[in-house]
Amino acid sequence: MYPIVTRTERCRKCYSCVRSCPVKAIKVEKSYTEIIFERCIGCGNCLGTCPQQAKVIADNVANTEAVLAGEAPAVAVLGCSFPSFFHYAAPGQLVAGLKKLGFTQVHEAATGVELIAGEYAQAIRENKSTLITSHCPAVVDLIERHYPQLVDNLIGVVTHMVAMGRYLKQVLGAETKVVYISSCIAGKFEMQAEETRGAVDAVLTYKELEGIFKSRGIDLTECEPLPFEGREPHLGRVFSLPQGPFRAFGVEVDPLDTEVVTAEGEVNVMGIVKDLAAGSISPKLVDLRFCYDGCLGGPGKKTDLTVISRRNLLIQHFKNKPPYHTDPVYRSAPVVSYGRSFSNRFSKLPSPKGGEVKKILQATNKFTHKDELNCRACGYRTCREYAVAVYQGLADLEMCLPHNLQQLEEDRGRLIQKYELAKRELEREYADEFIVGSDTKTLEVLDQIKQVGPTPTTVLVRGESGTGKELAARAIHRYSKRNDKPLVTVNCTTITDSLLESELFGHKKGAFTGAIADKKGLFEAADGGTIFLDEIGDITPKLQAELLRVLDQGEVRPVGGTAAKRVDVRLIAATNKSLEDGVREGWFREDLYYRLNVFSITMPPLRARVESVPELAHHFLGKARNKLNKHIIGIEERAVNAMLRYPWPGNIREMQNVIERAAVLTHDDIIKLGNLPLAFAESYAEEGENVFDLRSFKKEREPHVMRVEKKLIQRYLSDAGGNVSKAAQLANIPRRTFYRLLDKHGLKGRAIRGQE
Ligand SMILES: Nc1ncnc2c1ncn2[C@@H]1O[C@H](COP(=O)(O)OP(=O)(O)OP(=O)(O)O)[C@@H](O)[C@H]1O
Repeated sequence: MYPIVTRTERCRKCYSCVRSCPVKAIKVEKSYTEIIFERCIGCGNCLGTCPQQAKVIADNVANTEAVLAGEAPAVAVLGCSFPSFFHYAAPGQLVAGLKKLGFTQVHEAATGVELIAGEYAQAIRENKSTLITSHCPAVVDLIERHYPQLVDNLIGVVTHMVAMGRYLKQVLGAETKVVYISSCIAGKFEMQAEETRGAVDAVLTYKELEGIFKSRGIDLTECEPLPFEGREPHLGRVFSLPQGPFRAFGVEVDPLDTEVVTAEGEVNVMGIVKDLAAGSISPKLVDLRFCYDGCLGGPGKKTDLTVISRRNLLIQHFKNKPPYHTDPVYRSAPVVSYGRSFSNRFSKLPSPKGGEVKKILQATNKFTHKDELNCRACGYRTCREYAVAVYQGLADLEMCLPHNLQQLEEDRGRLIQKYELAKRELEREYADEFIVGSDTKTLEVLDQIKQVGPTPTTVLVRGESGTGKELAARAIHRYSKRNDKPLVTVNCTTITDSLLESELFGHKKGAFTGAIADKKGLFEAADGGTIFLDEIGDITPKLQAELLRVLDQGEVRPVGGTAAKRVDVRLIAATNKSLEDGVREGWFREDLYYRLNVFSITMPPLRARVESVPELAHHFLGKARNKLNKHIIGIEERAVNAMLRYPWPGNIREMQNVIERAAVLTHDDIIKLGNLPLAFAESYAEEGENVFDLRSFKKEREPHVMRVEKKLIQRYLSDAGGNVSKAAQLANIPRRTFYRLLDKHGLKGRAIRGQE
């Protein structure tokens, strides 16, 4: 298992980890970033910088619990910096706490520092070329994985962690389990490394240990102090202090000696390692620790203490010398090997050739040097570094913020264009949806629409369901001076009561559960245009009151907000209920009723406009033909007759559906009675003679009307010289209607022209 885990669901791709990673060990996936462990050096930078805490240390708690539950004795080794973390308890109380957990012995890792001190001193004494200290596992990984040319310069000695593990297993027996506890994450990598595997069985951070104490209900401050076990360290305890290693190893260095270089912290270490690798410096001895402030600044450090406080706590511990119990087994010096070798673990990433980088830069709109902003938003220091990372598969093109912003702006432009096109298309489609029917009732309605359309008056459209109320509202808007502004239609019954108010008037963030941001309402969306509230009879009394306020004051107040916003919206409302009944029965506010009923249009039911049935039927046949792309030329007379007798409870919408269904069913090029629902054939058969009487009048009238209509059309066409648009204008009817009439009578504009 890898020591750092990505909680992919938490990652928001802010690229903080990319930015903070010193060795390009982060790969950007579609929805998260992932660590490339072959490149990772375990510095832990990505843990501290992730604002979402999507990168977390893979805890060794379960491992440790397993060690404690096992048969073998478990020994805890506390990292040299422990006094600056567990400062709230005495060292002896920490020992007692660990024993309560089940550890048989508790040692200080400072002993390990002293175990390797001799080998360090010897290596330094004997070596002639540059030596690099190897006690920081992150530095070792950095060199092994990224600067393998320096592998031979690493001092061939294990870290004090591994030294402690090997030593304890030698003294207490190989079956002994060793759990190392420190602020260092790189130790978790080191534990698994080939050359050092087996020395330590689990590596915990101080935080993980604190968590275990908590889960077991152990309060260190309540524990009776117990002594440490093993060899009591002395100078090894200063190891964690800045510049502490040489002091702890007993290696004397002269601060004026330019042949000795010590560095702490990522930037300094990276700089020196690069210089060493390039051969631009060649000191005799280089001591490196990747964390700032040495091991006191490790990723598992106590963040609520300053480095000075942490340092003082450590010095205090060094001076205080906690109680020790040293068993005689620790007095002898067992033969343990503290030597180690290092490997070249370099894994090369592909390097771009020729124009590859240029191509990637161009793909993110960088054509000249000036376009390379080096803004670092992607996490890389320069646009070129980023382009190389894209080539290497570590980054993707979507990471460039300036490019994304530009792209968004362009997309916005394109969307606006598309929106305009779609709007025009929609308008054209609805322009087509003219009100069909030449019966007197329909003509009256059309007249009313033409009169009220251009005024700012509120209109109430009444009528049974499916009589064309929305169609009338659209026509009113089209005839109004607002027809270049939006028509927003709202069906008050399709949205739940609780949501309708916020849909209409908007809401403020936090107004109710789920209101995660401010939202504009439909009244605001219709500003300057028209809002059509269908089924107005169904709104709650609370909403009626709010609507009245909007109509009276011309302003909307979002749910959960106090400030009102002015809106200029014309209201068209529709209902199939009797609002008068509502007022009488108390479910509809009287004041709102009067406010709405300024101008009312009543859409007649289809049964009251029987004369228009054939015309409507042919109109819907045309629509079905286009929709289904089926060649259907007409409707059989028996079917038309049946439609004339049918009561049409669902009105025009029902007819539209009946015709479309019939058009689907027919196998011929005409719609037959049999293609209509059964009720039509039944009513046709039942009414028999009676209907025939009614039809005989119609039958009588129809040929005359047809003749007159045909003559009229021919005259307009001839006056217009065969130009259909002009003829329609002269006839004062829409061009499409004129075309339909031409179709109906089998006429052609061209033919007329030809006759002249
Ligand atoms: N006179 C008409 N000419 C052409 N099509 C019509 C006519 N009247 C209604 N329609 C069509 O019938 C269908 C129903 O019309 P609309 O939705 O306007 O009715 P409505 O009264 O608002 O219905 P509801 O009360 O259920 O909301 C629509 O597809 C509409 O285009």
